[in-house]
Amino acid sequence: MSKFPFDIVLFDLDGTLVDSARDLCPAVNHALGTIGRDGVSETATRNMIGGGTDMMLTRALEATGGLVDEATYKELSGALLEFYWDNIANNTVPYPGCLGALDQLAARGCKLAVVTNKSEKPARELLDALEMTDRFAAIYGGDTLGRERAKPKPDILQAAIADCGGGRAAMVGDSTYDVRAGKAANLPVVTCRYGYHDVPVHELGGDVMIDHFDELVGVLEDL
Ligand SMILES: O=C(O)COP(=O)(O)O
Ligand SMILES: [Mg+2]
Repeated sequence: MSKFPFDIVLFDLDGTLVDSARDLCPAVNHALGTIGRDGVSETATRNMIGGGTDMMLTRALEATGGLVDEATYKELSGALLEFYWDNIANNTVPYPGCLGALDQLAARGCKLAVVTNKSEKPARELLDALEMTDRFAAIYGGDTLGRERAKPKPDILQAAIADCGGGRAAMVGDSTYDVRAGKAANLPVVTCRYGYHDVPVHELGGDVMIDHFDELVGVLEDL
């Protein structure tokens, strides 16, 4: 077997490794309910994920009657996070084929890392609950280096690569935050059609798109 072309594969979390809208949507709707707003559908929520929890809440507010004053926003953000932490892995599951693909990459000697715009604490809690933490050599959240350095900045990608010992890396994600961060770090980017998109899927960019995790190893081999 010829040497695998990547030493490190970086993964976005929500909409890439795990289908977490199933638990994020009820958390958003819980927060909206505290100010008497109707909820948003899970389908609508999917397009609001990718820029971190605050971005998701802002988009949900815009979709249900408009933004609120800062004090109310803070309360809503707190209510959302508290509900989410209590229900973080009720329905969230790794996407079909995810664990098998991670196994295959590890068998090829790749180091794996998570680079998410979710805050690090809930990201780690979710990965722990799904018994996935040990698979990753590095886990960076959107707040790990400070929110201003979250994706689409390349910083958490570069930090994860350094933690993995450096080498040739690729980025796998589902939103323009991932594509822009990957490009800013000069990495090839694989996008996931099944994930959560902040723009129409054909506008995502990236180098290659997969429909299912079973395609990932082959696609990386050909990049
Ligand atoms: O929490 C979010 O909105 C996004 O998280 P992600 O970067 O793992 O997609
Ligand atoms: Mg994502």
